Amino acid sequence: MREVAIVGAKTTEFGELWERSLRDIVVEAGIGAIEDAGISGKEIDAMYVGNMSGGRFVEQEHLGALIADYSGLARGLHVPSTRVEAACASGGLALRQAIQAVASGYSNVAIAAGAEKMTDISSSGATDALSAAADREWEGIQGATFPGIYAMIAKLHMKKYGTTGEQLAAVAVKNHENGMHNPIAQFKSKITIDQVLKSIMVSDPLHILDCSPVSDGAAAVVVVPAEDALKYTDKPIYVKASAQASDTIALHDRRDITTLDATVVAGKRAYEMAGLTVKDIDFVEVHDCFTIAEICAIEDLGFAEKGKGGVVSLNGETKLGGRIPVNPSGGLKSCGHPVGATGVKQAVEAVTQLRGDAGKRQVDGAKYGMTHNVGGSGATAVVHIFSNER
Ligand SMILES: CC(=O)SCCNC(=O)CCNC(=O)[C@H](O)C(C)(C)COP(=O)(O)OP(=O)(O)OC[C@H]1O[C@@H](n2cnc3c(N)ncnc32)[C@H](O)[C@@H]1OP(=O)(O)O
Repeated sequence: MREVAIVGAKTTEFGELWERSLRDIVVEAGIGAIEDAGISGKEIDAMYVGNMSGGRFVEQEHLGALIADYSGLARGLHVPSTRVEAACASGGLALRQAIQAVASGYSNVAIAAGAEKMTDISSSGATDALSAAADREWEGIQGATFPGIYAMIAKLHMKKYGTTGEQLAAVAVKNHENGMHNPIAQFKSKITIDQVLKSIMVSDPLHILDCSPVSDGAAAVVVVPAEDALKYTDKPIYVKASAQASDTIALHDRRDITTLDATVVAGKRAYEMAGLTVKDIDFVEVHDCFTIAEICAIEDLGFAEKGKGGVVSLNGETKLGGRIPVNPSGGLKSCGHPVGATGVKQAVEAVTQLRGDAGKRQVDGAKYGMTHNVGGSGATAVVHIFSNER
């Protein structure tokens, strides 16, 4: 296997992008990443497009071909382009496919893109489309939505470990604080713990401000062999680990719903592959689709003792400048969560941080960054570790 690096990265803004279509936003992100890398389209020999549900959100399937066509990589060039689907982890998995293609020698310049256009259908339509990421027979058809599923996780976490609503709210407050400094974020507003606790209840104990929103957006990165990276940029970001794990899709089959075993295993595989420990990581972008998800993620990846994720969130250890900055981008909560795009957007944030280009949300002196992308309630987890040193 060859070492791999990212040499170009770009996201569109995230939010309600009603004036742009799905194809518009992927092409915008893809061209942006290509320009950032300073490569020509002719050099690209593979593309992977993470997308959860183009069919249900905008009635468009066959995404790989569509995006190759509209980005100019199909006509004349005939670049192979593949759609990758793993629910909300589709983007992270598309990136992993691009990394594997380049690492194995099958490809020399691969693009990993992620995109979702979720606001073109009604809110209830979006909720129903998202619930297809759960077990349709045992959960979706029974009426379980993702806010409902994560609310069950939160309830048990509160019962077992004494986690409080205030601790959950602290996650949202911190992510909104970070997102205020991120130009692509959907919500750039400051919020308080009191506002979170008084916001409308979606699924007890999760208020609307504990939830990631429904969003549109796209992101893309360019992946090349590490040995070629300096040809394209003087700030390549090296991929130190790419790991994935699966678990039962339905929550009721899990050993303990307050721990996402797929995250634990993907995290262990990533640390092992990179030859690093949790202490080496300078910042982490975790999958905070709901505030409880960030609390579980930092425990499952080793940044907090089991049961103490809420405590470290409330006492400020996960803030910028704290012991371990979590979601310096603003996370899914503040940036938005266009599901297929999120995993690639997390990588774009890691690249931006490790290049030292994150402005007011910069993690000073960052050398190693981790990203963590989850599909469903934890049936798929994808963890990457990046560094600005080879
Ligand atoms: C593994 C995984 O990733 S699973 C996660 C997959 N994603 C999800 O499940 C999405 C979860 N979120 C949601 O379903 C929705 O955002 C909900 C249910 C929380 C809210 O949806 P709705 O009730 O339809 O809200 P609606 O779109 O009407 O918005 C009402 C207002 O609240 C705001 N708003 C909506 N959602 C959020 C949010 N999550 N955070 C902050 N503000 C929000 C809107 O901007 C709007 O503000 P405005 O009146 O000033 O324009």
